[in-house]
Amino acid sequence: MSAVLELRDAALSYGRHHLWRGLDLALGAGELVAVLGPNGSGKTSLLRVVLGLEPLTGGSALVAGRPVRRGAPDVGYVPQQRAFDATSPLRARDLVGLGIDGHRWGTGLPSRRRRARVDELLASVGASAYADVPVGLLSGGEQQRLRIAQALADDPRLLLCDEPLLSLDIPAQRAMGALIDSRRREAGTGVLFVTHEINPVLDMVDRVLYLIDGAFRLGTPDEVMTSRTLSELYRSPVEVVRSGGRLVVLGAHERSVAYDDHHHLAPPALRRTS
Ligand SMILES: Nc1ncnc2c1ncn2[C@@H]1O[C@H](COP(=O)(O)OP(=O)(O)OP(=O)(O)O)[C@@H](O)[C@H]1O
Repeated sequence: MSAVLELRDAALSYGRHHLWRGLDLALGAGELVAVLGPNGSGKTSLLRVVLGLEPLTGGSALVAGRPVRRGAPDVGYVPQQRAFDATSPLRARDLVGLGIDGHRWGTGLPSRRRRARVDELLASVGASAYADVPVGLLSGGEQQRLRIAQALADDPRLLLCDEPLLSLDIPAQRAMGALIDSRRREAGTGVLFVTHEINPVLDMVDRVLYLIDGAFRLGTPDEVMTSRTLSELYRSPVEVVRSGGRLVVLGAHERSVAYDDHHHLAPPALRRTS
């Protein structure tokens, strides 16, 4: 199985602040890797590297065998959920259309084929009913469906998701998870899924990449989400309790990562919690 994303001995540091080093990850077609970790551990920065927006400070990053680069059509990106301005004149179909030609400065498909492609994408995420509604009037879940459609416009081999479930209610979270899950199963799209909360996606996670404090663990949820592994990572007692198919992590929030202006680990009282 060839990797859609391959990180080899990858490192990212800002000055003396090392987010991660020695990271080897081969993400296979159709595989979903959840990226977890406290605030500031470098989850979004990892996505920025794969998007070609941030250079690695060590090692290499390949997408579908080629070095990462900005605007690569092999990569789709679902950003964090942020509500659109209620007065935005942009309609649902306009937003999805931007995924097709937004980065090509309008020199993409002819208008009939373009319209058909937008309709197809809207249907694929169950958003046809509100294709012509201004995006600012749609619910958070409806808006997020459109962002997924936009991210899939170029038929990417790799989908990067940055907390796509944040601020969605439970039914919308389930619908979003199911959409991403069916996409990667049917089209073999590899998914890197940044999240603070593993439970809504636990059933679909193949592996977990847990980042913290310059260290990381990569493995199946059963390997990584254990009291022992997380206590090692957090360097303090953390308890993982399994209850009703859910994972409850106790004690981790007392030791979230934060750095002072000189990139030293701040004392616990000053640390942000996730
Ligand atoms: N260009 C930059 N220069 C210096 N430091 C940076 C830069 N970009 C990010 N950082 C720092 O790197 C750390 C990791 O940031 P990042 O946004 O990747 O964390 P995160 O794990 O996604 O956090 P959160 O869960 O809060 O979204 C933070 O401490 C941030 O301040």
